[in-house]
Amino acid sequence: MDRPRYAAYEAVAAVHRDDAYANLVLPAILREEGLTGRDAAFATELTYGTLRHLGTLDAILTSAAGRDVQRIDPPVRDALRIGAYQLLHTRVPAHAAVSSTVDLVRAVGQGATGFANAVLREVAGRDADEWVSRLAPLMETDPIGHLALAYSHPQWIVRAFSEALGGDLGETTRLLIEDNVRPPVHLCARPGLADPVELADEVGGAPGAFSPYAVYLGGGAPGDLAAVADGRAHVQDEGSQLVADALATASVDGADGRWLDLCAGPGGKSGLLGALAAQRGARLTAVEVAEHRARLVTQATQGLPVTVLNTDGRLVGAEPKLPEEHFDRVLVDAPCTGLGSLRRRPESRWRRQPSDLPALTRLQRELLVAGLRAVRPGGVVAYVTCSPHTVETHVTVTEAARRSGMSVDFVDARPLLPAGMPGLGDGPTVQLWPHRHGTDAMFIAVLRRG
Ligand SMILES: C[S@@+](CC[C@H](N)C(=O)[O-])C[C@H]1O[C@@H](n2cnc3c(N)ncnc32)[C@H](O)[C@@H]1O
Repeated sequence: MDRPRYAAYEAVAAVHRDDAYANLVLPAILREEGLTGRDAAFATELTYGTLRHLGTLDAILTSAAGRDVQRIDPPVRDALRIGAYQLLHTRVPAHAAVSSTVDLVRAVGQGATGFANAVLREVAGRDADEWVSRLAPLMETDPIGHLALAYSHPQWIVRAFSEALGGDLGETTRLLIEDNVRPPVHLCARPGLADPVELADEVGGAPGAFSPYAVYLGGGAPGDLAAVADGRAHVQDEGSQLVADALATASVDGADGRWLDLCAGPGGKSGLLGALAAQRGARLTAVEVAEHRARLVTQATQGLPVTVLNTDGRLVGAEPKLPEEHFDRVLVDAPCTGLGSLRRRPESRWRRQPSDLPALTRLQRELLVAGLRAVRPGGVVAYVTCSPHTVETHVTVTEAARRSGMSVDFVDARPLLPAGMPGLGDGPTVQLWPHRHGTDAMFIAVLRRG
């Protein structure tokens, strides 16, 4: 059997059967199957592409099969999804996509080859645009439904994006398109430890457009890079670099030696803040509630002036190492739906549910209130999410500030980002976007305690 296609099948099946994460399970499968180079790239493209386009592929397969895709035997269903993806979104010739999928179905699903052949021939009868015009609601009467089907996102996520973009459906469309493209890997050249221009030369990449530390990697596995292995650089989306840097750039009067990261795992922003703290004679306390993630923070901050605490960030005031009114700068990079980094996690758009929001936003509020308690008067707190959902951004910030009972002022975050950066909105908060900035959709609000 065709090994790249089998590897993609194994990965997609593991995501659906075991709730696996594609980015974790696929590398192991590629190793097991001994796939490298072009074969590994093809298996990766099939896995990620199939998972991203799942909603649209399922609608098409339901129509082509004449029965709900959910009622098809799961192994056959996953094989058909990979076959339909090849037919509609790759240059694989139709006969090869059909015959290789039928082979796959023969191996994984008993006796369904005739069915698979017939369904895929039906799918191959139209291209992707023709299927969308046939199956999607009209843009004029149901824009959210249309965009959800055309660009393979759940409707509630399209609605949330559209709301965060002020109802601009053109921009919403550009964002949805961007979510379906594999993003480049960004490195952070740690300040004081690596120069981004030299690092770009070393790794065959290019310096980033906005972050003073960013390098865009051309290709290859970042884990194999010497600069990452020896702690001069780490993998980090450019938007994450920008928001951590914004916290370090905000002005504070007086003492500036005590920095706090209240939600630190796995340690990307702690790595950058720790390197900046080292340059400025400050020390970072990095808090993480999950033990294994706290260990990752320790690894990510080796050699930097960082103390890792494996505890609950809401214990400010109760935990002796987290006194109230003690810190000069505080980062609250709260757990969130992650809707701003869907392009990096192909399956997550289908896993997340609107019902996740109440528990998350409550935790976000509690952590932000804890962050406000931890900062000294005159110090700054940056509230950050990798979600643009307004319930996790504006609503959380406004509610937390109100419920904290403290005097809190918004600091305009725009001047804390690199000069000349376009599309930062009206302030004082900033929302970054994949389609505007090439970053994850990071949100930042900077608050100063009065
Ligand atoms: C968005 S992630 C942080 C990402 C991190 N700042 C980085 O740049 O690598 C949120 C983290 O908060 C942690 N977390 C969740 N609840 C927490 C709590 N009550 N106290 C401290 N950390 C918490 C999660 O385990 C998760 O690692």
